Amino acid sequence: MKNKALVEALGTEEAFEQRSDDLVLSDKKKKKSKGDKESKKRKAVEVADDEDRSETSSELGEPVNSRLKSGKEKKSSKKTKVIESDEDDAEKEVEDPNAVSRFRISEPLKARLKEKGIIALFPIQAMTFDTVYDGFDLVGRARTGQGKTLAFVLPILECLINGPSKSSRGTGFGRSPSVIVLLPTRELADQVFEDFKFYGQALGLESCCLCGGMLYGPQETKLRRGVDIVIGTPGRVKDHINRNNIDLRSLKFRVLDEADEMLRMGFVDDVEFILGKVEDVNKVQTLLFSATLPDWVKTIASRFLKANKKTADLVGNEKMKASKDVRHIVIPCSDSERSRLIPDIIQCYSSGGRTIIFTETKESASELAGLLPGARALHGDIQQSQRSVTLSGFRSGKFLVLVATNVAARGLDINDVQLIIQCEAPKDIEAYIHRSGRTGRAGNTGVAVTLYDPRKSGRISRIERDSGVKFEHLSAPQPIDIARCAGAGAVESITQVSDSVIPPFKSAAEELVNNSSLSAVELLAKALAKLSGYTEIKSRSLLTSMENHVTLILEAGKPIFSPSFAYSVLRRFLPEEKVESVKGMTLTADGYSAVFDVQTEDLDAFLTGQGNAANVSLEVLKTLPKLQDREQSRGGGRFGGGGSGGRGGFGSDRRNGGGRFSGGRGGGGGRGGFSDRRNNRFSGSNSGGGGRGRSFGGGSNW
Ligand SMILES: Nc1ncnc2c1ncn2[C@@H]1O[C@H](COP(=O)(O)OP(=O)(O)OP(=O)(O)O)[C@@H](O)[C@H]1O
Repeated sequence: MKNKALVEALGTEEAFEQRSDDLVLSDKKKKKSKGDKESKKRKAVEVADDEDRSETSSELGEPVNSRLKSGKEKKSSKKTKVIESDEDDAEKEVEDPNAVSRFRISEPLKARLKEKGIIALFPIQAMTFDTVYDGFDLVGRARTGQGKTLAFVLPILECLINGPSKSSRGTGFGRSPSVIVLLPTRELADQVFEDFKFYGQALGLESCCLCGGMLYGPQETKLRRGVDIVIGTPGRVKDHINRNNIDLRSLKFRVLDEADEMLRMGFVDDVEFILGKVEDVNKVQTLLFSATLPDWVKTIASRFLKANKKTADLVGNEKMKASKDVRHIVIPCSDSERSRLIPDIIQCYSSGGRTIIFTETKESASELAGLLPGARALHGDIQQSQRSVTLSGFRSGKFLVLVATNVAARGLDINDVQLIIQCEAPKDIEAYIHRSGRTGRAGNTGVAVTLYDPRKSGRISRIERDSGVKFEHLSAPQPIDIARCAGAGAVESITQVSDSVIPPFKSAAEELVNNSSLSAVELLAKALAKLSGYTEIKSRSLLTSMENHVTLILEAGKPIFSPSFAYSVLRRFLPEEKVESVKGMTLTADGYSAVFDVQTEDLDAFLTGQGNAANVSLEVLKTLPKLQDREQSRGGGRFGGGGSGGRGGFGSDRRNGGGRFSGGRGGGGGRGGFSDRRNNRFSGSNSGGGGRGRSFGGGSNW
């Protein structure tokens, strides 16, 4: 019963029976004659009777694996195609239980799929194709990037042309639509429209996109001429219905994609209005898809979908709800440092591909886009025509960094998005799942970095708990690491410079070498640094990621119960203005230490000062220990060993040795070790970030 979770989808609804003999065809089966048996064999999904649901459910997990496999196989098969013959390909396809050829997909559509490099259906598509084709209402859920769009596009198109809807659908000039697809955002509607257009054209089916922010005229003209498929956002579709531009009497399918978001965005009345326009619901199939289906969507589904609806749930009760193909990372960072840190994160994690940065507000999206060279903003206050230009520029690679609000969180499928950065942890789990799901799509991998204010680390723990994501807790990339990356790039660019430049520059180079105390290699290193835009390297703290700040760990020979206790310990040996300059005071998860940032120029004052207080140890940190989150600090049992637990990435050997309470003076190991630990730090000017209040004591340091 390993896949029982899949049939526990959305409460009491029927689940799918996915017979192993349909997915993994034996040789014997392959030899079976065509006709009924063949048609049955091709079905990847069959409807389970109530009685045998529990017995058949054990097969339901298989498609997830086979889907991922097919995604990866897709890529490798693309590469090998160059040397393989068509016959080899055909043989390979026949062996794949989800091969396109095993489904009731007609030749023109197959050809289009092949053009896109699609030779096998992904599991969600394989699970739902026959169910949709055979006339059932459906709730479909699969993780982000797993091909939910084609899970409804393909069977709907086939149904209209060759299936049960063929005879009764509207045809000819001025025909009314057979399909209506509703989506929460204009960008998403446009994307799904492109799919319907591309695949539908092969079958002579006409699609149109009805989104707000666009002129009514061209949309009306298209509707008057007649279309088969209408894709749009609820508000604009409702407007057209009210203007009598759309007649829903011939409707065969209605699809709610990203249903939960549409309803969450307040489109519920519009959606109900549109769905309610269908006179005979028995003649219409309703399909509802999303990567996340919060409980309350079940209620909506039972209102809009027929009682015998089916559910295909590839997430089910599995703990991990977000994409498994994404590396999920969290990095602490103060608000003020974000725009300085983000370019470094891009340099480290984007692998030269596209990056989408999510902000919580439209203003911060515009502001951040203005601060990052070459980045563009996308949010709801930008005119639709500009939004389209921006998105197509990003898709085509004209620029590689998009700063967006949640308007880009759902459904957008953009090639080569390698990195997602979330400027803060979103409040709701669904937002995290969808945002991080803009990378790691169709079997590819990606990275999702979430920046967080350590004071709000409770959100991080909650996302971990509720979405099943196991975050890698990392510190900000250090400038020295970034510089190393940049150096490698500079070497690469030097190799591309023609030798013809040597003669005119040679005498200057000789003069430089002869007149300098540095070696030729050191001078070349400086030249590479300059080429990469570096004239100095500033340090960056581990805790707030602030430039020219260092992170210290304080111990007092006994548990540190609160930030205010930590401040009182500092007051024992430091003047008030130094204590006030501390940033990001946070307790460690073990309850014995506090960590905070100080300006690099104040470091000596802190380290020598500790000698004046008994049982106090202060050291520079190289790796951030596990910190208490806010919930932990607030709740009882602060030091009960609970907490969010098990964070990876924090070295336990945070202090590089040295007794925790060694005489309280940080003598010997403490100070002696310091210069070693500091060896990555470079002096530089003050970043000017001081002067804010304490993080816990009121005011904000972040
Ligand atoms: N059978 C397939 N083989 C190979 N690639 C596919 C297949 N089906 C879909 N894809 C590709 O996978 C990508 C993701 O598909 P899609 O956008 O439908 O995912 P999704 O599940 O709707 O994701 P989200 O939940 O984020 O909206 C698309 O680029 C699509 O072209």
